[in-house]
Amino acid sequence: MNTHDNIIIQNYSNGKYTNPKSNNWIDNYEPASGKIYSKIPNSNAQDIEEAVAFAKAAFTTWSTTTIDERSHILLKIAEGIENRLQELVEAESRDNGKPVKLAKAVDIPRAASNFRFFGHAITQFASESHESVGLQAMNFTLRKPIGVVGCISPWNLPLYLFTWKIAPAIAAGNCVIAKPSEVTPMTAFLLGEICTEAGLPPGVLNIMHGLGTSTGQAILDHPDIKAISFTGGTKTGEHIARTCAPKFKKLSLELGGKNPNIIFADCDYDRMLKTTLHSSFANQGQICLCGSRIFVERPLYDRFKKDFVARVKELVVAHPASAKANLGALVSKSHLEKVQSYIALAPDEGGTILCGGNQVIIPEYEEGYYLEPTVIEVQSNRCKLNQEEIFGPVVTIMPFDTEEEVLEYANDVTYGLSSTLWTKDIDRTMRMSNALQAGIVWVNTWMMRDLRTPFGGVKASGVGREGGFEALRFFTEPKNVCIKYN
Ligand SMILES: NC(=O)C1=CN([C@@H]2O[C@H](COP(=O)(O)OP(=O)(O)OC[C@H]3O[C@@H](n4cnc5c(N)ncnc54)[C@H](O)[C@@H]3O)[C@@H](O)[C@H]2O)C=CC1
Ligand SMILES: O=C(O)/C=C/C=C(\O)C(=O)O
Repeated sequence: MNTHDNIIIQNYSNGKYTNPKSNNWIDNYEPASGKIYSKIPNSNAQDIEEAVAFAKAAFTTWSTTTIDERSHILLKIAEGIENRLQELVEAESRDNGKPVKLAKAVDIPRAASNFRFFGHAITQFASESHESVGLQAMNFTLRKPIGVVGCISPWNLPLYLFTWKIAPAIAAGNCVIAKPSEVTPMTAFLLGEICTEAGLPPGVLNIMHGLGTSTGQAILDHPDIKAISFTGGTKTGEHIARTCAPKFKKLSLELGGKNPNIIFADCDYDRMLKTTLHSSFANQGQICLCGSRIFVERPLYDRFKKDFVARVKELVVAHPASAKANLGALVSKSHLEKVQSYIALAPDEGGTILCGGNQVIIPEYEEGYYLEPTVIEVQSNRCKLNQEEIFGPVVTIMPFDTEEEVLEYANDVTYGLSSTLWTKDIDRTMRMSNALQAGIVWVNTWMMRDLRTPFGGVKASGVGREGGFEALRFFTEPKNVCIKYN
């Protein structure tokens, strides 16, 4: 076996670390070196069956645990993550290929914030009452936890997105069967221990590892898992919707994006240029919110093209542990190949590669999955490069002449997750924000997150919203009580 480490990742079920019943294991690769460094369980329906039984048993107590106590435990988990910051940062970087400094600045602090945020939010969550005036009746609405829920997360922001689902689910009184991506299982594995130390009762959170087609599918199929919160690719989202609809499971789907970054000539140029570098290539472009289609108003186009390409050429692709790394490795060999296959389409699609396009070979890490940040000038918004989610360090640029024209380009995709707008014109800002088909519009900024705001997409980018009370509403079932009085 091509291994230089021997880490065994286990499931965390009923508060204990366990092996999969089938003793079936999957290799886990380190993207920076392309080598196997750990093994993870490929859990099957029997493992899920057992975890659901533990979760159901825990639900009786957890759903009636006071809000104060639940809040206290969530805040302790946040503290536990912060206490182990460096270990989690290194684990995340090694598992995913992202720069250590990115995991330290963004991923792990955000995982702690997710628990802290929902630890506080649950203390402020309230339900409504409606007085039926003139009819001598009063309605009040209870918000009950659903029971056992499933949380399935992807590999691009591993602990960040895993905890973004788990924290509101358990805050609201549910018990959880959670599956991290099989490609990045490491920090989810470490989270189990942190939860135990924080006093989370056994069975409230069960972290089950394995492939989507085995472990994930068993979660979708289990009749006692009543809701699924999923983040990942649109194709997988479609499959989840098809599987769960006939079973009447509640669904929250956060899927892909093909987000426009619309730059008007009146923008704050320096701020726009700096942020556009970031919104194009942060996390190697593997964020569903990245602005992968850049549209620039014609009077600014040539200046932007020259400056942007020059700045992209300065970005350093390096081993994730290097302090110099602006970009680390892509998450997997298959993903690298997928991204390269899009770059290869450029000539046939009338695209011109302005910079990048090549794999980067790092001495001593020749088998790692490194790719140059790539800018492609395209002639039409209808090409595949502008229509399909590439999910890597590849952006396209294209000029436009009018607001109407760019609005048409922006909306002419199947996706509708986020949009970024650069302008100082307030009327234009209002018109465009209103007309853009997206769940999130950023104006003169990108990925500025306030965890209270609704987060999610329209069209093929998903169904439902996460964040703030939206998430607590998703993870609770409203029950209206109507009382007639004399
Ligand atoms: N947040 C986002 O928008 C993300 C988008 N993607 C997009 O999706 C493409 C494919 O990436 P993948 O790693 O294949 O993502 P994926 O959508 O297949 O994986 C996300 C999660 O879903 C699970 N999963 C897969 N099949 C499942 C099934 N049948 N039942 C239940 N769970 C299942 C996976 O094990 C993983 O935990 C990427 O190239 C990218 O374009 C990928 C990750 C995140
Ligand atoms: O909640 C956030 O701040 C970011 C979420 C990002 C994704 O869902 C993604 O990239 O998949």
